[in-house]
Amino acid sequence: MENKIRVIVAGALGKMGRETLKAVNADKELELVGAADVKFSDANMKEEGILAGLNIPCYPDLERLINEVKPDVMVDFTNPQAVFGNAKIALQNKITCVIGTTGLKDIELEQLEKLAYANETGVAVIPNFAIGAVLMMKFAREAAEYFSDVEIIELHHDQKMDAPSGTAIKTAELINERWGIRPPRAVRELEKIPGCRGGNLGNIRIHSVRLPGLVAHQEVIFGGPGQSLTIRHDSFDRAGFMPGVVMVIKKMAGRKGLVYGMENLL
Ligand SMILES: NC(=O)C1=CN([C@@H]2O[C@H](COP(=O)(O)OP(=O)(O)OC[C@H]3O[C@@H](n4cnc5c(N)ncnc54)[C@H](OP(=O)(O)O)[C@@H]3O)[C@@H](O)[C@H]2O)C=CC1
Ligand SMILES: O=C(O)C1=N[C@H](C(=O)O)C[C@H](O)C1
Repeated sequence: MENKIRVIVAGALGKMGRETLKAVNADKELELVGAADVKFSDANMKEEGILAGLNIPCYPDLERLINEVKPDVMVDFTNPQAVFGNAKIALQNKITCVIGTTGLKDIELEQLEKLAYANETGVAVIPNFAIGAVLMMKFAREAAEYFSDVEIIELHHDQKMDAPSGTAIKTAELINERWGIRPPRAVRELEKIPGCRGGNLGNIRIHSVRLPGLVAHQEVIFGGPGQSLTIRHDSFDRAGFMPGVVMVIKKMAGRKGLVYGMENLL
């Protein structure tokens, strides 16, 4: 097929990066043209690329990769420290960014949006590519119309760097879009162990659990007089994120500016 979308993956040797390489490779409308990961050191780049089953340029340096392969899209699954710098490099080179990495600050999101417009390109920041998670957030927003109290528990594998998860932040933001920011609870709480009531985002409590054996899970618990409603999503395998990743890559073609959340592309 002609005019395939040329894709590179940053963070290619990580858990999500490896899944993304497979998913992009398997899609007829996409062409995997390069991979970046700090683990591809220049000296043993070739061996590591072959080990990862790749027959494409694999560099530790994103800018060098971009200059060589001139991709249309960069997918980023790196870490909260690396993602902003990577996205800046890509946008300045007029490359569409599909960002799965969580932990971007609000100010960084604003800067990426400006940079995207300035370079007439698009950036998608997607806290969760799993359709079930997007539905969980949508249902939570709907439930917020009928309940006025909620807490969020997110549970992840023990390698996760950022807390709370990007999904929990987005969920709280969507609920607060419906509610508006409300005053804190009237009850004067005595928190005998600091932090045990969780984090506070716009007066919604978020609790982060990190344990080996977990992948990515979240419960949104609404409470009302005499009842509660729990909306839960579980990711058991990272393959579950891939239909979303592929769909977002395709839908971002030709878009300009920032898309924050996959619900805006469905
Ligand atoms: N939006 C979504 O649906 C999902 C988002 N995520 C998010 O994606 C991100 C990645 O997750 P995961 O794959 O589990 O993490 P991993 O730690 O497994 O993978 C990250 C990879 O990126 C590499 N890396 C670090 N810095 C750079 C850089 N500057 N350039 C290129 N590569 C770099 C890391 O190398 P090294 O280990 O040597 O640092 C590592 O190989 C996280 O922020 C996570 O929260 C995860 C799942 C789903
Ligand atoms: O780090 C992960 O694993 C995940 N991160 C994303 C988040 O922070 O919400 C998405 C998913 O929960 C997996």
